[in-house]
Amino acid sequence: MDANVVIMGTESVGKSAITVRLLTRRFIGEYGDIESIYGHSFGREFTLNIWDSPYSEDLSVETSLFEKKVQWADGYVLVYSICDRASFNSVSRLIQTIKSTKDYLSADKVPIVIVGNKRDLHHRRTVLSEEGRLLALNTDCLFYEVSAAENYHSVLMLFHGLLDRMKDAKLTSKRPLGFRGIVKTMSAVFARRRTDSF
Ligand SMILES: Nc1nc2c(ncn2[C@@H]2O[C@H](COP(=O)(O)OP(=O)(O)OP(=O)(O)O)[C@@H](O)[C@H]2O)c(=O)[nH]1
Repeated sequence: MDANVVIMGTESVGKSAITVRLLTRRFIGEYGDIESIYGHSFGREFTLNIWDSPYSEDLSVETSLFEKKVQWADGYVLVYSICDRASFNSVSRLIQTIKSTKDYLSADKVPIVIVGNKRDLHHRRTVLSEEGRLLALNTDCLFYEVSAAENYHSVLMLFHGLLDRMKDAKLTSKRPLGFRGIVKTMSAVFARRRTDSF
């Protein structure tokens, strides 16, 4: 079985760092502007297609690409930095938008994980753990605080949490666009490709 996951959040919150940490177990520091979908297996029976993209103002609103992304995904990883209050506020708005876009599901069933990243930078913290936890409670989402820089295990845990939610929601058969279809769409929109692979 496979499922699609999209990583979202504002600029420099660590979306690529989290993705690369999951895929390679490593933290490499700088990631560049990479738009890509990666496949990652969890055991023998489950593969996640993970779409990581650099933040762009164009995607911050309900553009058609944003909507395609939301429709394509079965699960969502919404990342903010614990040092960046604006990024936390943006996650809160994203949750509402995703839930209203995925209108064929009951809103509380949409598998969403809220991730407070950069936990290692506690001396610069501006968003309390409790705020993240409360947001998750009020919106029926999961919540994790992680440090992509320091820790692989917490990153792995957040994907396992999402996987469990997706299994519960049994969403994988309702996908409007197949994997190949979305890759084509991405190529057309961005007119650029990456060849790196992990
Ligand atoms: N201290 C610390 N720095 C981090 C952590 N995660 C990412 N960073 C740094 O934050 C910066 C942005 O990380 P990216 O992974 O590129 O962030 P992004 O959200 O993909 O950014 P965009 O592509 O601009 O949307 C880089 O300099 C990373 O090294 C973390 O857990 N702790």
